[in-house]
Amino acid sequence: MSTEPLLAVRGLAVVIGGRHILHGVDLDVAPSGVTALLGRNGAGKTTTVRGVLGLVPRTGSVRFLGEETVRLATHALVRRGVGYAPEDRGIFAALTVAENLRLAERPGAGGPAYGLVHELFPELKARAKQLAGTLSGGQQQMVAIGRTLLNGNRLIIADEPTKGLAPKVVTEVARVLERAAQAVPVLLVEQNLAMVRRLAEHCVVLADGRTAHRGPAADLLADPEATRRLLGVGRRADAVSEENPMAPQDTGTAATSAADSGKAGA
Ligand SMILES: Nc1ncnc2c1ncn2[C@@H]1O[C@H](COP(=O)(O)OP(=O)(O)OP(=O)(O)O)[C@@H](O)[C@H]1O
Repeated sequence: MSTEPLLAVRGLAVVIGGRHILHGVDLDVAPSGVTALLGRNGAGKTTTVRGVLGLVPRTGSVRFLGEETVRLATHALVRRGVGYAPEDRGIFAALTVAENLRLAERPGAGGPAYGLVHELFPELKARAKQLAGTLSGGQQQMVAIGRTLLNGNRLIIADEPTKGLAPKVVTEVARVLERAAQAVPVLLVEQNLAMVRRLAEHCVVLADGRTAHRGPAADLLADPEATRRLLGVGRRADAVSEENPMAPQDTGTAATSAADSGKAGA
């Protein structure tokens, strides 16, 4: 398998309304599995994702599948195989599950991959006629992630899929992403470090609009000094038991989700 990054971002800079939000973000997304994008609130994670997608004006280099895409419009990058599950999920509440999926279809060889989506998420087939607005948070995330799998995408970007969800639902979303990542590599913006520990092999940490750290996720989570310095987490972030694989998510910050979980020892 190729070891070349699927996505290679170098020197990504974003200025909005005269304010420099990103000053030079470097990140690589591995060609398989989950790469986590971490950082404290306001570090620039969502802006990085939006910069990669061309949803905000950006400079620097964004190479996808070995080709420079920084001058491409968003729709052109998406057509090259990027699926995006935004922070607010982008679900149409008044439409059914099936209609939400249908809206995401793109013309292309082979047609939409409903086989894959329904194999990974049988619940979406069972609930095809249900209005999406009546789904649980975890089920809505299935729709959001399922949509990104419909079109043979080569990369999925999921922005804080667990934000605001109850601990039980966080576990459900972890399973959803785990299944999705078996099919397509994922760039996961996440504050819940138990999610990161469970899912991610690699991580990139932002601080003040810059890349502050890159490396194996397990190494970062096992290093109390680094997690404190980079993420504001006071204790070991990787002490999550097998019986309760997901630490409870508190107020949504990295510091609370790991350190206040009661599972964080050492
Ligand atoms: N459209 C905008 N106009 C002005 N400032 C913005 C805009 N979007 C983001 N910012 C600012 O840029 C900084 C980075 O925001 P961003 O949402 O990228 O951070 P984040 O790491 O995703 O944070 P969070 O974890 O809270 O979602 C913040 O200070 C934010 O207020």
